[in-house]
Amino acid sequence: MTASAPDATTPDPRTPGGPAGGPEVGAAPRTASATAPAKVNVQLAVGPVRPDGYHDLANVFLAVELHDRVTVTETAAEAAADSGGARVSCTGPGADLVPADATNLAWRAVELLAAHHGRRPDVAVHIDKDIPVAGGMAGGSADAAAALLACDALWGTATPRDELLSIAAELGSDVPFSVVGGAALGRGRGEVLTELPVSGPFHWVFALADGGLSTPKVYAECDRLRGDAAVPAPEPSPELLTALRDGDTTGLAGALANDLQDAALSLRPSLADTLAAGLAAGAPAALVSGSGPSCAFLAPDAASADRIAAALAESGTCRAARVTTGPAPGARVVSAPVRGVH
Ligand SMILES: C[C@](O)(CO)[C@H](O)COP(=O)(O)OP(=O)(O)OC[C@H]1O[C@@H](n2ccc(N)nc2=O)[C@H](O)[C@@H]1O
Ligand SMILES: Nc1ncnc2c1ncn2[C@@H]1O[C@H](COP(=O)(O)OP(=O)(O)OP(=O)(O)O)[C@@H](O)[C@H]1O
Repeated sequence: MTASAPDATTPDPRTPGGPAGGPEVGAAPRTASATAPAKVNVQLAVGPVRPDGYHDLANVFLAVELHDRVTVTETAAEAAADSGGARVSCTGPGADLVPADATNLAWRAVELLAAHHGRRPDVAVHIDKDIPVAGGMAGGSADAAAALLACDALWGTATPRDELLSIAAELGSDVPFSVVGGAALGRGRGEVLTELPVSGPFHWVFALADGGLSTPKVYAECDRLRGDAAVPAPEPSPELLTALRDGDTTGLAGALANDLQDAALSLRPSLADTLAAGLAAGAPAALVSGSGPSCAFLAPDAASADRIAAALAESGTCRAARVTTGPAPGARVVSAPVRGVH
């Protein structure tokens, strides 16, 4: 599927020698690509709502080996102005759900990094999507992280890591983790990261749902369900951190926790059937991934993960099931122009 197909006036960023539109007539447009991973929140402890509308978290992120790839290609300044600045195309599952305009998180990343360096955001952005859209797996955040790294490589701006991470935090609470990857504890609204020691691999099955869930609506439902009840300060579970460090699947299975799960189930009751189907298929633990609606199942090994995925796919309780592992590295540049060569 294509959200915004490249046309005669839009250079196809997947084709460096494609239609003219680059900064030098006759030269192939310069291009760079980066990938970034999906995440599962192995613990998501949600504190009370803050005055700014966010919630303080103890958010234990684990990156998994599902990736989006973002390619940025230099365009002529006039071409970017003609299209209102935003030049985003997307292919892959759910591409039709990804905005092709200036609200796309990858485009916002391009604009913020360009402004940070006092330059124009004269690039076209192409997203190869593999992370489920609006699935609670930080797909948009991954695209933003990959776009930051790809533009930094294309422009040769060598942005220091701390500056990249603070731009990432401006884009969204999950974006810094998409840059960092591995495993990390997110405090504050999730953007203040401490990297965590992690072994592995941990084997996961993700049950993907039709349609997304809106993150703000899930947080609001969590508040509604809590009513006036006192909410403790969110803290990471020592048992969970030990299990992550030791690569202990049984320990991790016993400690998985998501304070948004009841809210996601309240908004999408059918997810209870999905969770039950994975547990019945032998998964030692199941939880809603982040704000949902994807559901995550731990498996003891790769063969069990395949069996659980097959059972989920046959259960009729999800759109599809994907097998993967974590941890995975954070966003990284996978192709970049050789500096000084046009
Ligand atoms: C559910 C998670 O994916 C778990 O990692 C994140 O907390 C959400 O991160 P995100 O999608 O990057 O979210 P943001 O773009 O920063 O915020 C979107 C909306 O989610 C709610 N939000 C988000 C993070 C947070 N700590 N508290 C919140 O209440 C707010 O309504 C906010 O307006
Ligand atoms: N590059 C992008 N990819 C996907 N969605 C995007 C992107 N940019 C903006 N969006 C918007 O963000 C919404 C959430 O999509 P996304 O895939 O990031 O959800 P998510 O995985 O549930 O996020 P999170 O786990 O961080 O809460 C989409 O419905 C879409 O409208």
